[in-house]
Amino acid sequence: GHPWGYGEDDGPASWHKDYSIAKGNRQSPIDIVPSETVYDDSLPPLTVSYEHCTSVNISNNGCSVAVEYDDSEQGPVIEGGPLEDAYRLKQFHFHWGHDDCHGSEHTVDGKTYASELHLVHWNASKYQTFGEAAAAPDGLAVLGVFLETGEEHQGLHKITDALYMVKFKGNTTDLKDFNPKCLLPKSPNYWTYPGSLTTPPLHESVAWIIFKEPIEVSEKQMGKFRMLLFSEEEENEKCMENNFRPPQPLKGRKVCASFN
Ligand SMILES: CC[C@H](CNC(=O)c1ccc(S(N)(=O)=O)cc1)c1ccc2[nH]ccc2c1
Ligand SMILES: [Zn+2]
Repeated sequence: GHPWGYGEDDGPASWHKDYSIAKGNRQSPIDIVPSETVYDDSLPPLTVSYEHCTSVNISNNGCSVAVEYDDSEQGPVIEGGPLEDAYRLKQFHFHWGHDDCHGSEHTVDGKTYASELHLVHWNASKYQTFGEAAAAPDGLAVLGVFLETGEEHQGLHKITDALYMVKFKGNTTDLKDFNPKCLLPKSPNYWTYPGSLTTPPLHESVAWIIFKEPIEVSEKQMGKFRMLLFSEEEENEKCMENNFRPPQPLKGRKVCASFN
């Protein structure tokens, strides 16, 4: 049938009709309430090893814009923190709004950010493929980074300057050797909790690791995301914006903080 989207009729409020897990016990995103998080001094530091980074392409998949990595052999991995195994980078993508005052998926004490970057990793120590890992409770780890408008972000230019090449759903263009380490904030402080994919199929397979410190990007850079389209060439144009799911019930989950 008609696939899911972010519109009036196919948006987050109706996803449960095709994906009953939408009303599950570990859904994402959530509102992070810092005063209710638990400082876990036993949380080891998160190690991000993005040295060998072979990005392959950037593509418009009809719900976001994603930069894919060649995850066939050893590559960029994260480990430590709440993770038992090493998780391999598969892709990163963004969620954003119609304007700079909302667009993030996670919120902090109800505060929304202009955008949220998701770096998607899968447990290649335990599973053979991303699809298999994506359906397993310990299969994925996603790093979340908030974007707020301010100074231009020098590292993001390579991405925003390529967006005009992937304006339509289904467009893909080469993007080689982009190292996403430059998109991480300075501070290592993060919150972590067990959650899900924030888009259908909404699998409850994600260890979420959300950095507390946002990165700054310029309004001009944010504006380039908003010239992307949900629609294919020859279809009537639908602006790609507000591609975020609102916060979901915490259902008793504990949110841990790596900092006091
Ligand atoms: C299993 C789902 C996967 C497509 N979806 C994702 O990869 C994905 C990744 C991250 C996030 S977020 N916003 O939470 O970071 C949301 C969705 C996926 C992968 C392979 C597939 N083959 C056919 C269908 C299909 C779907
Ligand atoms: Zn996402």
